[in-house]
Amino acid sequence: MAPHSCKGCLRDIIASRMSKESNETAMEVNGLEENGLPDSPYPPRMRNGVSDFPCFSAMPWFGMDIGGTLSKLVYFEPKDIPKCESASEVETLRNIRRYLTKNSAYGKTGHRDTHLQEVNMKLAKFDEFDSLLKGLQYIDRNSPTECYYWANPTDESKCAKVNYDFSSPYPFLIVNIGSGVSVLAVYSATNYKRISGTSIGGGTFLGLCCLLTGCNSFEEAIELAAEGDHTHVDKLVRDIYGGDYERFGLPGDLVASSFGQMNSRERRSKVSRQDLARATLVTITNNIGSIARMCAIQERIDRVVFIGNFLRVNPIAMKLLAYAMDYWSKGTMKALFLEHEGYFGAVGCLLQFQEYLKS
Ligand SMILES: Nc1ncnc2c1ncn2[C@@H]1O[C@H](COP(=O)(O)OP(=O)(O)OP(=O)(O)O)[C@@H](O)[C@H]1O
Ligand SMILES: CC(C)(CO)[C@@H](O)C(=O)NCCC(=O)O
Repeated sequence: MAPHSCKGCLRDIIASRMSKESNETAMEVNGLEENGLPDSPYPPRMRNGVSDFPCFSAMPWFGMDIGGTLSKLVYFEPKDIPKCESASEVETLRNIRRYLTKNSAYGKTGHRDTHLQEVNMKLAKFDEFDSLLKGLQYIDRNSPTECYYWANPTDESKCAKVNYDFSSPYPFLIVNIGSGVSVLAVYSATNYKRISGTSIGGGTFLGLCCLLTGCNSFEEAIELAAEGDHTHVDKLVRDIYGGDYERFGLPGDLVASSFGQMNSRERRSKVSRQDLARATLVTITNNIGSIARMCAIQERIDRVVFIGNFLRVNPIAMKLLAYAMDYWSKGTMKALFLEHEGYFGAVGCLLQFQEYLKS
């Protein structure tokens, strides 16, 4: 992902702050000790970009979003490294990978950053949702093909991703489907509020799928779901009414009760792992779609942007959300999606740090 090459701009700012640092005395701001670069993520014993720790070379700035399930990282990867610098760049990239693959961000304490502090990396922390929004707006501004919707989501032969011009975005709703789900209403670049959320999110999908099917990864869960049929598991309106419940506009193929067939021993014996995975995906996704729609009605907002890594490699969920938003709003609401669905928090974190350095 390379929306912007920062070679030159960010490094110059960093270099000038670092040289100022040696002339400044430590001071206290907002309870944090500062020495030119407050809460600097550079190791404290590193000066002018050179670390005096024997085992780790200088770390560059990078943005990291340590979530409930996944850690997301963005950093600047210059494409035009001169030969004389290439060895140190390669060492730096190797270092980043080494920190990340330690896979113990929670440590024994439960504090997400303890491990990173143990390796003498200093952290500048920013709010999760401020970062998410800043990253989203930045990527959307810089990548014209970022935002899209699904046309004809229920017809495989006509279904297609269509580019959406999101240059005048406000107001809009963000539905961030991570481990849990947060719903934010965004009124301007800086004015937003968290209006709702649910603990039944991507983590629930993965957890239930592992329990029900014995799968061991998100990719496996999605592959199973792609081959399954949820109508073997769910009870539909037609299973109860024999067809549509016309008076109240409930079509026969609507799910009346998620997993509602699974009280029958006979049906349980016939159901496959694939069916169970698909039903889990449909249950979680429909529930999120329903909450999103109610939030949109309450806030009188008609554009809903769905993001989060639950949507990664997951066209089934995206198409379901697209269809449900359109159908139940009678075409008045639009479900929108973004190409870099899970990375906005990490990008926003890096941007906020850059803003801080400039200020
Ligand atoms: N490789 C993967 N491994 C595990 N989960 C994955 C993977 N790819 C996608 N997912 C899905 O993405 C979800 C996590 O999404 P995301 O990274 O946006 O949230 P998070 O930041 O970890 O959680 P939260 O924001 O709630 O703290 C998982 O619960 C799972 O449904
Ligand atoms: C706790 C967070 C904000 C962490 O990203 C997220 O997982 C979430 O919004 N969970 C749902 C919490 C709730 O509203 O029930």
